[in-house]
Amino acid sequence: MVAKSDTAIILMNLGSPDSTAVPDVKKYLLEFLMDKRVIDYPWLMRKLLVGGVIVPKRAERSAEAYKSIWWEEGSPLIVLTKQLQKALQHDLEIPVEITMRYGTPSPAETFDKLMKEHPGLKDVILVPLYPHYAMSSYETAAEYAKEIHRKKRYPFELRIVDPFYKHPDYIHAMAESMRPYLEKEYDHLLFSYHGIPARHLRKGDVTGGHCLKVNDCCHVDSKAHSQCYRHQVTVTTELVARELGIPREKWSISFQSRLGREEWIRPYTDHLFQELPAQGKKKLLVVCPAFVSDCLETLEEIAVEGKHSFISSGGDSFVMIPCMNTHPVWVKALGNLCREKMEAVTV
Ligand SMILES: C=CC1=C(C)c2cc3[nH]c(cc4nc(cc5[nH]c(cc1n2)c(C)c5CCC(=O)O)C(CCC(=O)O)=C4C)c(C)c3C=C
Ligand SMILES: [Fe+2]
Ligand SMILES: [Fe+2]
Repeated sequence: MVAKSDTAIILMNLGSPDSTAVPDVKKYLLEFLMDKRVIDYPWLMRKLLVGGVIVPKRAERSAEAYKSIWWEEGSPLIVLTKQLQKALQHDLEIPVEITMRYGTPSPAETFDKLMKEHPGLKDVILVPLYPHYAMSSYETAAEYAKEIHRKKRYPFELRIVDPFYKHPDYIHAMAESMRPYLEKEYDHLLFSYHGIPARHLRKGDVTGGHCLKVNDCCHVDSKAHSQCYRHQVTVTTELVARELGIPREKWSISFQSRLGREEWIRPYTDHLFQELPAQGKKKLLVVCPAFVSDCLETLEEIAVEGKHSFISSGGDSFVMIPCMNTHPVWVKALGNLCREKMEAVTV
């Protein structure tokens, strides 16, 4: 515990099931996929689709996947977010808590805990642990935290850190966490980001006429980019590749973790795992910069499933670069993001 403080930090991540038991996985998937910013269909349609089709069909397979990556202390996502919390608290010397968009601890539980331990609390800086803006990740986390804060009338001010996809400290931390893995010979580096439905990109286009409409939209300057996930991951990738001096022909971007039959943004990571060996890219490095902490989507979908698919398609070697987790350069970077926001509070 740190001394009583009038400012605190909350790290907000996605959340995981409470355990790998099928009923807990079902409960988690229901809460997650009934979020109107994730499956954005009208309520009745969403209810029928999620409760009647997706969750019953998916829960057992998801539970098996979680079992294969679960640690003794719990879900890797939660355990690693807690480790990040401790490291950041050590760096900032003010209270740092964690909260989850789905499951536990919820924003209300975290706000209550902070109020109990720090009754004079005036400012809370919330960091959604998503470098890039997407309706289904950053936006839902930020809006949900604001809604709980407003509805339960907490007396402190809640300030939310912006997506940090091009912040020099995040870029530098990504580059430093990747650098040791680039020392060994490789043919190709794949930046694999969590995907989103292509429709979400158009829906989030504040100009109404830019995303997926203008040729090479992500490279053409536009107001739409403040909420364009594909633009933001492109910028992250180009900045990291430049900092590491990786030639353009040695890297590419792809999108993983599709759900349902709708068109998602392309190219698809799972397709590339099957195609790259035939293009002579047989020694593959994969990095997942949309996740700051390792989770099901990196540890199982990429490191296990992806590796199997790549090797059985003719690949020779497959290395997944771990997420930044508690890398000291990332902890410093996150501390700086918080400090910048705290200084903005007092101006
Ligand atoms: C990087 C940010 C994320 C975006 C954007 C995102 C969009 C999105 N996700 C789903 C469906 C699922 N995602 C699942 C797991 C999962 N997703 C993220 C992050 C983003 N999702 C993380 C960090 C995780 C891992 C959670 C963990 O406990 O480790 C899952 C659950 C697992 C499974 O059954 O595969 C689903 C389902 C949609 C539909 C979507 C955008 C519309
Ligand atoms: Fe997801
Ligand atoms: Fe775009």
